[in-house]
Amino acid sequence: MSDRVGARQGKVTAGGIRVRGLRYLRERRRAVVRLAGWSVLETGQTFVIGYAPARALDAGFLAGRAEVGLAWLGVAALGVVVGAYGTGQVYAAVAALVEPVRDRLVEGVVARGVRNPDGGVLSGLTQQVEIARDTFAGLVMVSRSFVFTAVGAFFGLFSLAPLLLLVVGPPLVAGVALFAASLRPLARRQEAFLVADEALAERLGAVCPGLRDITATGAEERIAADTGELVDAELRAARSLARWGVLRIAALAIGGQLPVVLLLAAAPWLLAQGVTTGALVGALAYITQSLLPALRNLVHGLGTSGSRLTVVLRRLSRPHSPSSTGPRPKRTATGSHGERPESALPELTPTDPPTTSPTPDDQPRKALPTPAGQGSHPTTAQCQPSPTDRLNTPPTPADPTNTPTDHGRAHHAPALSLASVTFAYSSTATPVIEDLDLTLAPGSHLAVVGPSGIGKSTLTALVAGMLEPRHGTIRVGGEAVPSGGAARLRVLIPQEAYVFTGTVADNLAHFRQDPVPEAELLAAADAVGLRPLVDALGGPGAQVDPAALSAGERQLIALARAYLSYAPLALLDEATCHLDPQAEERAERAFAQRPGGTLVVVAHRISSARRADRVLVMDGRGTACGTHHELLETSPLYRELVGSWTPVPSQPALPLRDPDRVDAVAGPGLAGDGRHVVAHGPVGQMEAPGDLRNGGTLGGQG
Ligand SMILES: Nc1ncnc2c1ncn2[C@@H]1O[C@H](COP(=O)(O)OP(=O)(O)OP(=O)(O)O)[C@@H](O)[C@H]1O
Repeated sequence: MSDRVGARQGKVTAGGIRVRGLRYLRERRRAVVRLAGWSVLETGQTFVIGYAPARALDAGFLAGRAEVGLAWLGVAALGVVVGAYGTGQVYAAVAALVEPVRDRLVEGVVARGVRNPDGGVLSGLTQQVEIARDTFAGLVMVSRSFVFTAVGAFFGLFSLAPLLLLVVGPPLVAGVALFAASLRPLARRQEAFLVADEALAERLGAVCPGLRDITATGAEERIAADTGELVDAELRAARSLARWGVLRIAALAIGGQLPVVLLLAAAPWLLAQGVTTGALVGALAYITQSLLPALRNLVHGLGTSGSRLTVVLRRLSRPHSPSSTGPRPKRTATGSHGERPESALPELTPTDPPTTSPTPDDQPRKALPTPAGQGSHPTTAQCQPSPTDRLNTPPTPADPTNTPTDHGRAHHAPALSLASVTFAYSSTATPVIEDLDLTLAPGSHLAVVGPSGIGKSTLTALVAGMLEPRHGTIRVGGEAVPSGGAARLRVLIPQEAYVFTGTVADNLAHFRQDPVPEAELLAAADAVGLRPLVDALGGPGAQVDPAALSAGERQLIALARAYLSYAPLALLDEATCHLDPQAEERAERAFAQRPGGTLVVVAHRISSARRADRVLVMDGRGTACGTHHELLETSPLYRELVGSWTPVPSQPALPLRDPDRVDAVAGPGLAGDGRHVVAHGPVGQMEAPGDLRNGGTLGGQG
């Protein structure tokens, strides 16, 4: 069936499937006959279910012949046993009918998979083959069962008293007719619902991995609007389906439950016409034990599975497209260096300059709150600008307000201000950040340090608008966070850099809607230390293969991209952890020197903290802010961190090639124990085994 189905790609209709289904059954006449043969037992069982109790009453118990009554009940029990055997044989016969469908579908799918070797597509399609097989088997079972049960029951009713057919027959026929009439419109609505549901699932599959990016780029409203349309469409489809679903319930009530009412209401009349009590009980048994369950199965089975089968077969016979295989969003690369999931990311408009660095599409690091109790580091700090902070000083260069390199935007608001900010990952969790005040003047450079898990990344996520504080306010350049306005003013560069397939220029200019001159691209590359890689790749027009780049090279690309953005506030959340100290210094200095640019760095090396104007030492309630020297005097934790950052000469066996990068979390006793060694290599090369990324640095690794 499916090979021919495949030939008519895209033209599979419910009618077409029915025609081909009938042809398929004709081709398998023997299997159909065998199935019908075994189903006759079901007819016999149904017949006995009503007839035997009727005779047990009339000829047995009511006639004072208990042994006859018991004998008829024995017949009924035997009927059930024989019927059960028949049902077992029916399953085998159904398999003979259904499995060839599956085999043909699989053949078609595998053939397509070989031509287009995408494992995900193949597995998606084979999954749908299984659905098609199961659904088809279910359909055969319920329709077959209804037909044979109805025949058995009608035959039994007729045998007991033909008058019973007058009472039971019309409502049953009316119910079945109503169901049959509703089948087609219902199937259409069912299909519309499935399509809407899949469209939404596909959309969410694309959007969810990019949530961090979406928040970071301030595109929530647009994505919410787009996705909201699909939600509304699904809602409309669901409502329409529900309305038509009422008909199904009505069919069931008319065909299956009305006969019971009519039978009871007509009992006096039937008895007056000579119908026996036993016959009435038998008729009740036919309705409640056989007809009603069979009709219910038919209504639910055919109503749901029929349209489901149509959709799946249509899907299987459609020309290959990733979206046709289920909720897997289109993604052309994997891992942290994956390509951008196109549909998940907003296209940013020139009036809404993009400002942030996307995060890895498949690593929503700490994106979702986890159960209460985690993150129990209350943070209380007052970190106001020092007299040396350039609060209210105009950005440099002179009046850059409307230039593409306007990182200062000449407003007089602090670059960043947090007022009494408290945040916890759930309503019952202890706050990670508590009552934090922090103000940074434009142009300042802050390093954030603290033990692993203290809340450094949480702080950057709050500033980036990816998390919302429980209390307090956050403003970037005077604009409240989260808001579209604030989103334009900050760029977050996370630890796992994000590079997509495209040219170097595409990657670097990703946050700019205006054309970026090549000279500006190269200047940015020069500034952050990316230029050798750009040259090695073949210039700005060269294609980038994210998988071929090292983690450090990807970080450099992300840094240059952020450097080129218009956002005055740059948040580097361990964004240089894959670079060697020299490369890190160069990149950080570049950001610190952006005209009017403000820099917040989650530091993982002492050198990084020393370069900053001020350091925020996160330490729960003991959080402190000051210059490096001030904190050495006043903060025991900072002294401890600095101490643990310093190599311990008594451990010479494994030289610390990156002496200021040691595990602060391990504590002074473990500092410099030789486990925390980073091997220098070319910029962007991965550290040697035993590096700090897993052992935890002062910044931790998030
Ligand atoms: N999504 C989350 N749900 C619940 N708790 C979280 C979540 N993300 C982080 N936390 C918890 O919040 C606390 C602060 O985490 P955060 O990542 O901000 O610390 P950090 O200082 O950046 O750590 P590191 O240096 O290791 O990256 C930790 O206790 C962490 O377990």
